[in-house]
Amino acid sequence: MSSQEYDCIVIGAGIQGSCTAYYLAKNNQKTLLLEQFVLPHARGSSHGQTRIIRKAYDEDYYVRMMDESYGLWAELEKEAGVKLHSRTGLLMLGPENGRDYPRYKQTLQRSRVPTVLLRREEFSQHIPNFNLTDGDGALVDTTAGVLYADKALRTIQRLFQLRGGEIKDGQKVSDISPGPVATVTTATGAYRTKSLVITAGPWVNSLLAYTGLGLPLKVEKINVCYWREKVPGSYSIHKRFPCFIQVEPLESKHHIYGLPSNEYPGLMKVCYHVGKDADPDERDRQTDRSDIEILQRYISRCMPGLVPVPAVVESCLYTTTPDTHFVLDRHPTHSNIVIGAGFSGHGFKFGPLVGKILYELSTGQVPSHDLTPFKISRFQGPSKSAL
Ligand SMILES: Cc1cc2nc3c(=O)[nH]c(=O)nc-3n(C[C@H](O)[C@H](O)[C@H](O)COP(=O)(O)OP(=O)(O)OC[C@H]3O[C@@H](n4cnc5c(N)ncnc54)[C@H](O)[C@@H]3O)c2cc1C
Ligand SMILES: O=C(O)[C@@H]1CCCCN1
Repeated sequence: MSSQEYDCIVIGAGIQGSCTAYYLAKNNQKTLLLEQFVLPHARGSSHGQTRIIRKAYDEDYYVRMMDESYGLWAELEKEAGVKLHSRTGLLMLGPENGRDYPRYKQTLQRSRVPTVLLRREEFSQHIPNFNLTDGDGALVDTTAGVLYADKALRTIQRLFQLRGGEIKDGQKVSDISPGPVATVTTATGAYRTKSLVITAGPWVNSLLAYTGLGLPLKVEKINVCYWREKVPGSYSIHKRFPCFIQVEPLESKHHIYGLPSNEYPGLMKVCYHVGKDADPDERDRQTDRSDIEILQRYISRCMPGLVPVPAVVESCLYTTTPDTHFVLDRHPTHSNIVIGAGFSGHGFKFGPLVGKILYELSTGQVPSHDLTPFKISRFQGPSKSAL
């Protein structure tokens, strides 16, 4: 058994842990990034080719955070010499007099995000092959687009290594012993560190258990569905078909969203924003497909250019907090343990900013954003902490 000492150990090499490790190494911290699976892998939340990047949020603080995150993505692209996203715009659709759409619209306008409001009579001229529901409004966040997720993850891990960081994959952390110098144990080593960052995605609670903490998180399996274009290319990224989010669709309570065809030419990704509870170690035992029926009904009604039968179904996990806001905080009793968790199905686009914030927390700096919405203390009741 080896016992080496680091300035910081990051547990979990998804997008959040990889970005955190990168900012630590960039700022001269001797950093180890530990990952349970051999990289790359498709068992957590950060795999797959694409994610939406957007400023369209209903809370002002996410818009402000995205202002910075876009800049950080651009810096990473420049440093690596790799293009990590394409601008397509994001079409937001929803009942004009509903609960959600007016809030997004107001926040975008208040925050002066470049936005185009589409009138019903001009909708199909801008967005072909899409039926706008009666009573729905439509707007386009023109800053938005597609992030190349797998490529981004690989790139950030490479930049981390180029800056002297060490990745050990295939090393599941099986114990944490907190203290001013914490010890992290895997099957093949014990590593000592002044500071620990836990970014373990759907597994975060099993690691926090070693520190006496439990967070109220729900792990959901999302069926990632791809649908065949009747005319190949009609919803393609190359034609700058936008990403879309339909809030309050007629078919269901939760959002439906899509990304233009890209990774599998001729197939567009359209998914439901909620899944069924799953154990991350037993993901494939969760076989519920009721969301796919909702998507079929929506596609038949609104996207006549797609065959309403999924051509490919993959899976991915959400780790969701009760209010769907992230956890970015120090451990309540061990201040040298920092936690990034509960990204609730919308964390990828914030990756570089989350990495920068967790780096700031773990090196004792004042974080560059107000972290009040992300504090552990917001969770009330018995699940708050087992301490
Ligand atoms: C279908 C789907 C669509 C999404 N769409 C979007 C989108 O359009 N835009 C957007 O911004 N976000 C989106 N998200 C959300 C985004 O992908 C996640 O918020 C983000 O990937 C979470 O990253 P993470 O690093 O926290 O978790 P993960 O990627 O799960 O990383 C955690 C890592 O920790 C490792 N780990 C766990 N336990 C241990 C252990 N004991 N020892 C060592 N390693 C361990 C895991 O193996 C894993 O690699 C989507 C997510 C899904 C599933
Ligand atoms: O984070 C996002 O932008 C998307 C919105 C739709 C649901 C999945 N996540």
